Amino acid sequence: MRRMNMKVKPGQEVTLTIKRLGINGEGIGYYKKQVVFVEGSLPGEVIVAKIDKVYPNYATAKLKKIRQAAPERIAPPCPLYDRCGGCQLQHLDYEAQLEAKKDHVIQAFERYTHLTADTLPIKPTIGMVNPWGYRNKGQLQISTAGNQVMAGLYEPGSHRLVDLTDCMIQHPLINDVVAKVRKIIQHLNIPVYNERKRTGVIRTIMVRVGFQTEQLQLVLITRTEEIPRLKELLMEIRYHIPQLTSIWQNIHPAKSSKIFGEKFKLLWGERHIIERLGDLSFKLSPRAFFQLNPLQTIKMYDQVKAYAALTGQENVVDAYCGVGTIGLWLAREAKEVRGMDTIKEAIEDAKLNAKLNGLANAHFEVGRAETYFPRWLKQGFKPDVIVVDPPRTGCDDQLLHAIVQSQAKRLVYVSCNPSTLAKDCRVLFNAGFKLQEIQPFDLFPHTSHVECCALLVR
Ligand SMILES: C[S@@+](CC[C@H](N)C(=O)[O-])C[C@H]1O[C@@H](n2cnc3c(N)ncnc32)[C@H](O)[C@@H]1O
Repeated sequence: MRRMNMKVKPGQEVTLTIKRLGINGEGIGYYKKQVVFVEGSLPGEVIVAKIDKVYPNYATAKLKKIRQAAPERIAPPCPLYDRCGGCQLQHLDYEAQLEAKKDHVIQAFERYTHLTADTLPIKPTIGMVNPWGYRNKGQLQISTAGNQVMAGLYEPGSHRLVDLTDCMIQHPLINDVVAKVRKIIQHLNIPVYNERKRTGVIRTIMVRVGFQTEQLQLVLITRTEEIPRLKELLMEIRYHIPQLTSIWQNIHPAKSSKIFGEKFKLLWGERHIIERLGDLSFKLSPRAFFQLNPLQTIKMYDQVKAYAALTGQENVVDAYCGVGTIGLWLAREAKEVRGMDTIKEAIEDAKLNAKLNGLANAHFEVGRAETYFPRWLKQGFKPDVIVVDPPRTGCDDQLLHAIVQSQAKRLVYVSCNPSTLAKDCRVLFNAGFKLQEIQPFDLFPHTSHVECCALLVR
């Protein structure tokens, strides 16, 4: 990386005009051609910021004063917004958030491909009518302040917990379950995990809710396998939250940023909760990935279906399939669907889900997309349409290579990271694919995240 001659210094106050939003929702301004990221500032604003940290190619600064506010600036509705870090864009009007997310995708393609704002075939971001209470899953850290048990998120870059009593982007049932469980932990005096001392038991609570079914899955993530007063804990939880479908324990002894440890134990209730998307039902075990915003997911999967343009004759691949949602969404209009995912429990769920929905033409395997897809090609399987929905890191090179080698004419790329989408598209463009259309979706209102569905053809 080229080292720039940075002229700003930590502690220095600078006046900036903010030009655009960065990928994490911070405003980007230039001070004598040096890039400065300022959290909480918006495009078009003139601000005063105090330089915080200086890096070779950019600096970060704290917003001190807004000299001229953007017309799209609004008062953040959540009282904890400034501290929590779960949302990054609540100070921006919702329509402007949708515009900013589209711009974010354009920036990624301008950076990594030959396409520009004028040539990228991008549509306006599809948003929500009511962009609140959309999350079907909450993961709250448990900690104590004095004698008080708290459940919340850590302030960004710190180990200070922000106590979240009423998160505005979570389904209200999740807030209700969390509030009750923390009270019960407090009442029974169950030891709470202390990260610094590596003592205590309960570290995190995960709650997932089916929007259509209101089934509720609770996971207590613990440092030790033994939970003191477990019997009473389960009785109290079941008494105060009778609508729960299951209570799981996940044992996570390690000091790691991963949410789950290896071992799950069903403490009470059903192994799965059921969620319905459209007229399909999905069984979900606690480890399996499931899109966080079910209302927007339906719109996105319909877009995948439109892009796949199936007639009933096609072989379809659902790479990175999770519990099989996309593959099953397409199965009725396909000859055969094959999906794969590395999480064993997700594939067990996917197989159950194929049965549950009477879709005998959908098959799922545990394994890496980059291993299975080339293997299927070697075995003579001829995919017509490939759908990929990789994690934030994008598709593995081996998978991209095999996609190019296959005869598939249509590739539908679902992405939660515009940068890796654009980088993977560059590889595919060089191999003869063309981007026909890209549709951004707002799956995570008030955060800086954007999901995309892209159609590539050749
Ligand atoms: C963004 S999720 C998509 C899941 C699913 N398509 C959906 O809409 O719910 C990405 C999935 O990729 C899986 N995964 C990660 N790396 C993988 C790999 N190398 N091969 C196959 N699956 C992988 C994860 O377990 C996760 O379920």
